[in-house]
Amino acid sequence: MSIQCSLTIAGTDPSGGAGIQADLKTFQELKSYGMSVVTSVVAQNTTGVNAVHHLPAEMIQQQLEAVSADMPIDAFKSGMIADKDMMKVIADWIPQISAPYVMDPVMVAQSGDPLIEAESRAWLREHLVPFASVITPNLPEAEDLLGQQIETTDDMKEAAEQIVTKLGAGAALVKGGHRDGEAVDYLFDGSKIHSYSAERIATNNTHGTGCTYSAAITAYLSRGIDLPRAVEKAKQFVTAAIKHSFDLGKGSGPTNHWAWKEEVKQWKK
Ligand SMILES: Nc1ncnc2c1ncn2[C@@H]1O[C@H](COP(=O)(O)OP(=O)(O)O)[C@@H](O)[C@H]1O
Ligand SMILES: Cc1ncc(COP(=O)(O)O)c(N)n1
Repeated sequence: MSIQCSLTIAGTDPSGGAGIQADLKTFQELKSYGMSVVTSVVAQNTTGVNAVHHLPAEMIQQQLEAVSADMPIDAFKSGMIADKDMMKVIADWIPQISAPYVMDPVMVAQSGDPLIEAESRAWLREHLVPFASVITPNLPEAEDLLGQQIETTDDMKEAAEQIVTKLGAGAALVKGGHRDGEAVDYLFDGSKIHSYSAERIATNNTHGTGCTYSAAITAYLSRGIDLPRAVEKAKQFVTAAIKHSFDLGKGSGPTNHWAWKEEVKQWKK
C-alpha cells in the first residue's frame, strides 16, 4: 500500500479548532499521513489568544531536519510563522524539498489577535511567497500582501493574478469568507481564473476555517490530485465542516472535520 504524507509548519491551538491541530485532523480525514513542525505555542481558545511562546528558530530548523531526513514529504503547508528568524530557516530548508508548498499567510486570528510581527510581513512577501506553489490569503491578507483595497469580485480575481505576476507565487487562491453574500473564492493558477462558490452558512463557528481549507488542499495535492481539482474538493470539505460546525466554547466555535463523511452518506442515501 502506498502512503502519501503531508507536513504542516504552524502554530498550535489547544482548543483544537485551528493551527496544527486542525491541520492534523484534516490530513487524517483525507488519508494523508500527517506530520507537524511547531513554530509557536499559542495559548488560545474560541474567544481569543491569551499568550504566545515562540520557539527558537534553531528548534524549528531541528524539527524540519528531523522530519525531512527520515520521512517522505508529498506536500507541505505553512500557517503561523511569527517572525523573520523563523521565516529564514524555513526559506533555507524549502529548496531541498521537491513537493508542492501551500502557504496560508496567517496574519491575525479570527478573534483579531495578531499572529505575525508587523515588521516581518515584508520579508514573508519578498522571500517566502515566491516559494509557494499556491498561497491562500483571505481578503485582509490579500490586501496586506498587495497594499491595495479589495472590494468587488473583480478586485478579488485581479488580486489573485497580481499575487502571481507581481509577488511570484505559483498560484493564488483569494478567499471570500470575509465578504457578505455567497462564499466565493478565486484561484489564479498562472494561466486562468477558477471560481469556487458555496452558499454562505449563517454561523459564527468559523474558528480555523482557513487552516482547515489549506490543510485539505495540501492533503489532496499529496495524493497527486491537480491544483484546481484539489481546491474544488477542499472547498467541499471546508463547506461541510462549517455547515456541521460545533457550538463549542464561548466564542467563534470550531469546524467539524469529520462532517464531509456525513455529507457523503447523505448523497449515497
Ligand atoms: N459563513 C460561511 N459560509 C460558507 N463558507 C464560508 C463561511 N465563512 C468562510 N467560508 C469559506 O471558508 C473558507 C475560508 O475562508 P476565510 O474565512 O476567508 O479564511 P480565513 O479563515 O483564513 O479568514 C473559504 O472557502 C470561505 O469562502
Ligand atoms: C496557531 C494558529 N494559526 C492560525 C490561526 C488562524 O485561524 P483562522 O483560520 O480562524 O483564521 C489561529 N487562530 N491559530
